[in-house]
Amino acid sequence: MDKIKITGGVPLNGTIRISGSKNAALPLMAASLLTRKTLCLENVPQLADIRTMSELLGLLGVSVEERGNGPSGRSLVFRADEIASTVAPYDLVRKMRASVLVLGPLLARQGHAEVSLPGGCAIGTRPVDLHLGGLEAMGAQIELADGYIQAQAPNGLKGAEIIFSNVSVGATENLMMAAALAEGETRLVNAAREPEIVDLANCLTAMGADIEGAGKDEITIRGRASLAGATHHVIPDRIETGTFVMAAAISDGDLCLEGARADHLEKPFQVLRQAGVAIDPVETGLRVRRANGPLQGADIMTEAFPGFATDLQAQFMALMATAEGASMITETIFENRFMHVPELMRMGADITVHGASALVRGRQRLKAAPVMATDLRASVSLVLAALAAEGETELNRVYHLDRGYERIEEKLAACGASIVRSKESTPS
Ligand SMILES: CC(=O)N[C@H]1[C@@H](OP(=O)(O)OP(=O)(O)OC[C@H]2O[C@@H](n3ccc(=O)[nH]c3=O)[C@H](O)[C@@H]2O)O[C@H](CO)[C@@H](O)[C@@H]1O
Ligand SMILES: C=C(OP(=O)(O)O)C(=O)O
Repeated sequence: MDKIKITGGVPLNGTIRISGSKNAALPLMAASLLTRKTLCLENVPQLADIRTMSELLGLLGVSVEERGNGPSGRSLVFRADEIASTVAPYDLVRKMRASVLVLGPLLARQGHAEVSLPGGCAIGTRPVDLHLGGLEAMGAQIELADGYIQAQAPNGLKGAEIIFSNVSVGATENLMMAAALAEGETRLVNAAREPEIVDLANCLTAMGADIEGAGKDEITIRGRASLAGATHHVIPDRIETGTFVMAAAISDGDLCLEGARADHLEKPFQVLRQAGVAIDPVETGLRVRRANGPLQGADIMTEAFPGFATDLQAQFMALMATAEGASMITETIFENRFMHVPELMRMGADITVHGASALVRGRQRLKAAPVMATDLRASVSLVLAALAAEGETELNRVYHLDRGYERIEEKLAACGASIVRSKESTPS
């Protein structure tokens, strides 16, 4: 198991290119199941989750080919002439919950699918009832047996009005893909509005789908008998962008984030500016540094887009741990997304958790400590804390980080960070 060692106190200076979005690329890859034609995705990041999704698609009969790293980033080319299997096995689904996104496309194209129930994860129980309820409203028969979702649509999927009781990114994506090949019109009400939903809708539209309203809370999809191929450029990763904005701020550095899009981060940037971070558009992306002097405490509450993203909450907590004054951080999306708190406290952070809220009292300086990554964003919050801490922090279980951050040590080291990865020696 790899470890990362970071010696803090070095301001980051330089340029970081923002990678393609993991959370946009994963559903786009699943969309390749909807057509016999070639789907080419440009700007796909090199990440463990992308490899897992490629492996799963390969098992289902999709050929996946890599086409070099051009000016449009790395391209992956998918072709699903024939679906070889409709089973998404536990071994892959347990590694990555987004595997459940093959359910809608498989069911729409093949009329049946068996997908392992993803189960909970470190951040919460994460049920899939909204995915399943929506597919049932479209005529699917679903049973849960032996840990699997067993779904049949012997007469094909039919358009329906689906009113979500909760906003769900994954359910909106799964149902939008299923509806693109269903008979008739589907209306998704109380749909997620995240930029990744819009990116998926843009790609499906390029494949010939008829979709209106993506990015709003009501999406209408008129199903087609078949979809064509397309070439699509994946949007930049807004969570990676927000993370590096906070890396510049916590280290008191000055970074240019190439290819970053401010329009996907309006709410987080509003709060970060209030906390004393200067974020300015430049020709190639965004320039980030402290506006003037120390950071100030600011309050956030996580919400579905366009609110403050839960995927940036842990990083914001690390930042606030070094700000002047207090901050109240409230997590409303996942019931167990404070796993980074005890680890940040091991580095000297002053944090008190009351239910879904954490009161952070800023400290001038954090101190290095051995810490353990528990999930993807918790891991990167510890990297941020380590960049500002006195001494050498050792971060264990960095495989979580590799799920979502492309070449993170390389990117940070190129801007001056003292960061090295080492293989953990196996005990003799
Ligand atoms: C691969 C990907 O894109 N992952 C993102 C996606 O996850 P994911 O799509 O899994 O998250 P959802 O938007 O579905 O979850 C939001 C909330 O709805 C609940 N829920 C969801 C589905 C369901 O059937 N029933 C139900 O109750 C969840 O438990 C959670 O409390 O959106 C999350 C919320 O922005 C992000 O943190 C994840 O990084
Ligand atoms: C929670 C995340 O991913 P996933 O939904 O794949 O677990 C994330 O990207 O922060």
